[in-house]
Formats: sequence, C-alpha cells, structure tokens
Amino acid sequence: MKLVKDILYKVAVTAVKGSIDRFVNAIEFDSRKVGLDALFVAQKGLVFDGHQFIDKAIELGASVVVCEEFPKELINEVSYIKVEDADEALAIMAANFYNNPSSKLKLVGVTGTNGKTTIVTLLYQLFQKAGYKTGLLSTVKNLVDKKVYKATHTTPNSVVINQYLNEMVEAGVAYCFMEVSSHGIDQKRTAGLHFEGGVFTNLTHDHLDYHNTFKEYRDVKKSFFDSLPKTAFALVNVDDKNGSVMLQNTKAKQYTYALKTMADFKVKVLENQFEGLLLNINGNEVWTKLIGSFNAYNLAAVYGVSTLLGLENTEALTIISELESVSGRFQHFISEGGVTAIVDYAHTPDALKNVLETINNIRTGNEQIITVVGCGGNRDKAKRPVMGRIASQLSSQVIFTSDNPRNEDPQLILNEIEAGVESQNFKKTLSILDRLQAIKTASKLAQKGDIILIAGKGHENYQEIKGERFDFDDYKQIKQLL
Ligand SMILES: CC(=O)N[C@H]1[C@@H](OP(=O)(O)OP(=O)(O)OC[C@H]2O[C@@H](n3ccc(=O)[nH]c3=O)[C@H](O)[C@@H]2O)O[C@H](CO)[C@@H](O)[C@@H]1O[C@H](C)C(=O)N[C@@H](C)C(=O)N[C@H](CCC(=O)O)C(=O)O
Ligand SMILES: Nc1ncnc2c1ncn2[C@@H]1O[C@H](COP(=O)(O)OP(=O)(O)OP(=O)(O)O)[C@@H](O)[C@H]1O
Ligand SMILES: N[C@H](CCC[C@H](N)C(=O)O)C(=O)O
Ligand SMILES: [Mg+2]
Repeated sequence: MKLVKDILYKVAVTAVKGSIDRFVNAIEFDSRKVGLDALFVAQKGLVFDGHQFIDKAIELGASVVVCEEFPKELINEVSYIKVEDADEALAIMAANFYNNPSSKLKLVGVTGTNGKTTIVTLLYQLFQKAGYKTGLLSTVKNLVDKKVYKATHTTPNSVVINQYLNEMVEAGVAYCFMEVSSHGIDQKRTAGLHFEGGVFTNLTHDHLDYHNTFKEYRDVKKSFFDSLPKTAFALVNVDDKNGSVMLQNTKAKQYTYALKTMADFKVKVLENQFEGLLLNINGNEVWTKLIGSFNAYNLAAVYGVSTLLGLENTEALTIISELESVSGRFQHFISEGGVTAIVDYAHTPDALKNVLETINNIRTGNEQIITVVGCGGNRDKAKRPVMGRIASQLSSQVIFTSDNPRNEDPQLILNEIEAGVESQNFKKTLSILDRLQAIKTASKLAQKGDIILIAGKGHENYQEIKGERFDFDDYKQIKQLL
C-alpha cells in the first residue's frame, strides 16, 4: 500500500479532483489488469486511447485515476488527477511506488541501433566475474543476479522496470545494465530513473516506421543524454558522427570511445580471426573470444564503462579476455562435414553488412558464403530492399525467406526485399517462404569449407505469424540439419 500523495512526488500535476490522501496497492495502465484499490493511468497509445477505459478500470476497482483529460462524468468515491504527460507521470509514479530503486544501485543505460544487447550482456558477465551481484534488462532476458526472467521488450514498460530494479535492490544487486531502446525513450519508459551512466553505440537505419525520419530517430536517442544528471557519465562512440550530437546538450561528464578517432577509450584491432580478436585497448594487448571488428567497438564500450564505474584497469582487461559471446550474436559451430554455420541477430542493414564483411574478411580461401535472411513484418519497410541488396552483394548465394511476418503477407515482404537486388546479382538469389525449407536448402547447398549465415532472428525461439508465435530456433534447426 502506498499513499497517493507520495506517489505523485515530482509528477507535473495540473489539477486534482478528490483526495490524494489515500492509499493504493498497485499502479496499472491496462484496464484489463486492474484490481481493487489500484491507481489507473490512462495513456494515449498508438492504437487506443486509454481514456476510453477509465470506466472499465473503475468498475474493476480502481480508486484513483491519472489522466490527461478529466472524464465528463466524475464519480464521487474516485480521485482524479490530471497530468501533462501520462507516460511520464506513469514512469515517475512507478519509481516512487517502488521507493526509487534506481538510486540504490548503479544503473547504466545503453542506447543506439546495434550492439546494445551485446554490451549490456558482456557488462553483466564482467561484473559478475568481478564478484558483484549484477542485474540485466535486455532483449534476450532479464536477470536479477542469477534469477532469469523472460524478456518481452528490449526496454520493458516503466512499471516492470521498477519492479525488477526493486527486486534487484532487495537481492543486494550493486550494478544494473539495461538496454534503452528508442521506443522506450519515446514512450518515457525510462523517465524517473536515476542513471549512473549512459552509452551510445551507433545510429544507422532502423525503426523509421515509428520515428518517421532519421532526424527524429536521432533526436529521441539524444534526449536520453539530455536527461542524464551531471553526476552521470555519458560515453559515446565518436567514430559514429552522431556520437558528438549525443553530447551536445548533456550535463553528464563526457567520455569517448573509438577505433579510428582519438578517444578516451581507444581500441585497435591487431588480429581478426574466426577464433577471436586480438585487441590493443588503451595500450594493452588483450585476446578475446568475440568475433568481428564491430565487437571491438562493443568491447571498447565495455572497458570504458567498467573503469568509469571504478574497476581496476588490469582486472577489467583480464576479465574481458574471459568473456563469452552472447547467444544469437555470431553464434557458430563447424559441422562434422566441415561446414561452418553462423546464427546472428543482424536485422538492420548496418548489422547485416558488418556481419557479412566480418565473414568475408576472416575466411581463408574460396569458401562460399550462403546467407539465409528475411525481414520482420509490421516494422520498418524501408530497410527491406537495402538488406536485400547488401545480402546479395556480400554473399555467394542468398536465400531470402520469412523472418517474423507478423500480420503482413510474407510473399509481399519477400518481394520488397528482392526489389533491392541489383541485376548482376539476381542469379545468386533464391526465395523460399518457409524458413525451415530455406535453412534446409542452405544446408544442402553447402559443401565442405562453406559458411552458412542465418541472419535476423538470433536468439529468438519463435516465429510470429498472424499474431501467433510458433516454436522456431535457427540455431537448433541448423545444428540438427548439419
Ligand atoms: C509500438 C509500440 O511500442 N507499442 C507499445 C505501446 O502500445 P500501443 O501504443 O499500441 O498501446 P495501445 O494498444 O494503443 O493502448 C493504449 C493504452 O490503452 C491501454 N488499454 C488498451 C486496451 C484495453 O482494453 N485497456 C487498456 O487500458 C493500454 O494498456 C495502453 O496503456 O504500449 C504498450 C504498453 O506499454 C507496449 O506493449 C507496446 O509495445 C508493442 C507490444 C511492441 O511491439 N513494441 C515494440 C515495437 C517495441 O517497443 N520495441 C522496442 C525495441 C526496439 C529496438 O529494437 O530497439 C522495445 O523496447 O522492445
Ligand atoms: N557495435 C556494433 N555495430 C554494428 N553492428 C553490431 C554491433 N554489435 C552488434 N552488431 C550486429 O547487430 C546485431 C544485433 O546486436 P545486438 O543484439 O547487440 O544489438 P541491439 O542494439 O541490442 O539490437 P535490438 O535493437 O534488436 O535490441 C548483432 O547480431 C550483430 O550482427
Ligand atoms: N528489436 C527489433 C527486433 C527485430 C527482430 C526481427 N527478427 C523482426 O522480427 O523484425 C525490433 O523490434 O524491430
Ligand atoms: Mg537488444
């Protein structure tokens, strides 16, 4: 039970009807989940306006309603609180409800188009190995020390974030590393959190269905850095031209990492092999099991965060050499028949290009690269032809197939991917709607020494078709087939 007055601390309230000197036992924004004495927040969503469910929420027991507009008819027993921004109010109230857990541990948020999951997962591993209880909020899973919870979003909603953080505090967790997605920032899921630091990885094409323009997408990411307090650090990749944009208006202490430019955390790739990377990190040579120069960027960020959080340089470097790759990110094996299979979550043009360039750079002879790839439905359509073009340019053979079609016609998605293939590359491509058949075909085409890349779904263990999720795991399938 919590006093409404206390939950409203720091919320921009514009009007109140009824008493705020009363207790509630939960905060809900989905009327279907409301129980007795809950506080219901009406949010304007993309599909529905939560204000239309206020009556329903009261019927189910809500005693306090937080909204952007008062309903026409008010009920005497219910308290109504009008706020400027319901999403932001929800996040601040959620933090207050759980006694602001983010200020009781050290929370670091990682944002950018690619590399978030990799960086937060490596940081989780690193701090665990250094002997600290650690938390993780990521696309793949959420972890409260060693306890595993399923992830539904890259950045969960603000109530869930604070629930996890609260559980972390209770479990004695000292550090939490979380992914901060652009949807999450835009929907204010991270408002009201106290960050010890923020990291920017890179900004390339994705989510333009949601953010409309690249500038809008960039400005949403920037607003995360604008909101950091001056006690925090802001660590950005300055090889990406948007790195400096992120720092423009931040109050936080500024730090940089890079491979090509001068930076506080400077990494050079000395060797780039299938077995791993030999790096020079700020003058120290380190061997790591991670593959591909894009992971040199991720490790530069990991090293930067570790030392900014107070870890000894030598300890950080020693543990970096022990870190394991992240599931579904360049996850690979070599079959008995000598075929290398790689499963990777590359679902953006930049990621696909990086992964294919990595494979092209580290292959030793004339091995064929056979790529199986598709694009998700009900998401950014503009990236489809670009991914089609990149896959066909950088592979010996490409099989386009379905990713998660969601509610779109899978064949139409394939047509949009194929539209990006240049005429000289047509003969390299093939389209097979069924993902399992596509993977089977790749496994039949592959000869000893060849490399199969299955891109787009990484760790996902399902395929979403017409609103239904069916079991599907790229890695398990290819492992069985080879
Ligand atoms: C596009 C998007 O982000 N949508 C999110 C958004 O949904 P929405 O705006 O459509 O909500 P809505 O259905 O219109 O409902 C509006 C309000 O009415 C309420 N409602 C609705 C129905 C009802 O009967 N009663 C009721 O009270 C809803 O709870 C909500 O508060 O708000 C919901 C509640 O917080 C989210 O679950 C939902 O995420 C959907 C499932 C989603 O797929 N999001 C993806 C795109 C996403 O967020 N992805 C990023 C990763 C991106 C990356 O790769 O970087 C992530 O952070 O996971
Ligand atoms: N630093 C990087 N720069 C470019 N590409 C990267 C980088 N790190 C990883 N990738 C590529 O992007 C894919 C996704 O990586 P990761 O899951 O770490 O990113 P993410 O930012 O968490 O993605 P999402 O937005 O889906 O949560 C990887 O499988 C790899 O192909
Ligand atoms: N976080 C990404 C996941 C994309 C994964 C891909 N398999 C797809 O379904 O499109 C997104 O929400 O766009
Ligand atoms: Mg992620």
